[in-house]
Amino acid sequence: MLTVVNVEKSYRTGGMFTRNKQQVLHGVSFECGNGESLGIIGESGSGKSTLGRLVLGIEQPDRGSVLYEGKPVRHRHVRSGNMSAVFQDYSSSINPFFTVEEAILEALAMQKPLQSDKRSKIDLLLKQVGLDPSYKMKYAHELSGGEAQRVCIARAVATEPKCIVLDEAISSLDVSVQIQVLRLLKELKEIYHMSYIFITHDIQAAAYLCDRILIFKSGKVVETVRVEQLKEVESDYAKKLMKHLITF
Ligand SMILES: Nc1ncnc2c1ncn2[C@@H]1O[C@H](COP(=O)(O)OP(=O)(O)OP(=O)(O)O)[C@@H](O)[C@H]1O
Repeated sequence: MLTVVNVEKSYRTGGMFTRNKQQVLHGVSFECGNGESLGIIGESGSGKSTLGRLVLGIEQPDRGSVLYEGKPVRHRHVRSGNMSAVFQDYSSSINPFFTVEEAILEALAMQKPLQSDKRSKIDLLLKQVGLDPSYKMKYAHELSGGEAQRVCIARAVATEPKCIVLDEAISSLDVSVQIQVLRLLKELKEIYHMSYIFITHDIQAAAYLCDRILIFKSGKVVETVRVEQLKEVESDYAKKLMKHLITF
């Protein structure tokens, strides 16, 4: 279980020597259960990515705590192997000098104990993300956007983490590819029993992938709602978001 308790975060504004600060997160608390898919939805600049970085332990909160199974994620050993991430910018997420195989091996190398048969693991991962094993020898510039993001997803699941933070992971893809990648994420969740923190501004995608959605505005949680109850949201802001939800 991932637990975020009363987290606050500010950034300095106007350069290193000023005392001005912009508070980005205000007392944010929530939980994400094992195997749960939690959407974090909100408008641009509301602090979603900042929250994602705190959850990953990449940055530290000014106040409050982020715990995985009761232990602070700021300790590398707590997050290592348990947490991973997929970001929006797939093109810069893969080292341009690495083949697909090397990019996935880099992630696998973090796994302890090391996989004895890493090459067959890479073939399996590529198949699971819908890529032919021959893609191993390709470089990032030889991949389409959708293929590159599939490689990033293969890398993120390589260590069989308990939780993946997906920060606008489908936003840069064409709509048809977005749907394929969402389907893929749903399938992988079944295979690996992971939880997802799915950060997005796309209510439609969140409704498809998530069990629960946390509605976020100006660095605060406005409302948390189960996907089945999305139509019953109470806040005006959430109601406005719901206008973009098309049900099939
Ligand atoms: N490292 C940083 N230093 C200074 N300010 C930052 C930093 N990271 C984020 N901010 C500021 O914090 C605010 C929230 O940014 P954040 O990227 O978390 O929002 P977001 O909801 O993810 O937005 P978007 O959907 O556009 O990606 C913004 O005003 C941004 O300028």
